[in-house]
Amino acid sequence: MLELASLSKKYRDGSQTVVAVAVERLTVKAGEQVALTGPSGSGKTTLLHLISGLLTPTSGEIKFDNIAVSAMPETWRDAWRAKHVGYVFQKLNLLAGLSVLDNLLVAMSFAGAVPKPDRRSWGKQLLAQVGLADRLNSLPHQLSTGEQQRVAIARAVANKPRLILADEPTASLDQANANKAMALLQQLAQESGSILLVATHDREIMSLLPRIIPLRQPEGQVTSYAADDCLA
Ligand SMILES: Nc1ncnc2c1ncn2[C@@H]1O[C@H](COP(=O)(O)OP(=O)(O)OP(=O)(O)O)[C@@H](O)[C@H]1O
Repeated sequence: MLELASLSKKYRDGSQTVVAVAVERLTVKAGEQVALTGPSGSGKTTLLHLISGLLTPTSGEIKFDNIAVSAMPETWRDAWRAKHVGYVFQKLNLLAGLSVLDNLLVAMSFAGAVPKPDRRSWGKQLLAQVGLADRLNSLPHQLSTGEQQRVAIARAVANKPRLILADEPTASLDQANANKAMALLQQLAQESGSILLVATHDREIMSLLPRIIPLRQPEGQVTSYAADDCLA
């Protein structure tokens, strides 16, 4: 179970403070599949970064299965993330010098969730599921943006994570491939009882997810430099 309480993230931008996220309380149960929606700038990416432990909150707490992720030292958070979180980044973040299959194998080697002898065949299986069986040895730049997005999706689920976070995972895909990618994310999340959180603007994608959480732009998002620490 994922639990957020009194969570805020503020950024300093020159002489201003930007309240990127302000969530009073949010609970997502194991196995839930959720769309995180909201206008550009409403904090979707920042919230996913906070939940994954890539960012730390300005205030409040994030707990996953009763472990306070937000309170962990950075090295613990990195290890926790490698083991439990699959992340489809908005900017994909594929390793440019490695082949498609090696991108998955490296992710698997960090987490150790899949036994070593099984990794290559599991990676190939996932890449086949996203329609890339014939591109295993290509480098990311040799693929189209949509194909790279499918690699990022396969990589995110390679460790069978308990928490799958996907930031606009179908943004570069046509409808057929978007549906395929979502089917893979949803199927793997369901098989492993994982939470799936998908940040999206796409109504078709929202309609595939049983729960929708709208994020509003925090009130008074841009405040003066001297703003106090109250949540918006
Ligand atoms: N490093 C930063 N420094 C200052 N402000 C930031 C920083 N990162 C994000 N913000 C601000 O925080 C707010 C939330 O940004 P975020 O990227 O989380 O929104 P989003 O909902 O994911 O947007 P989009 O749908 O356009 O991707 C925005 O107002 C943004 O300008």
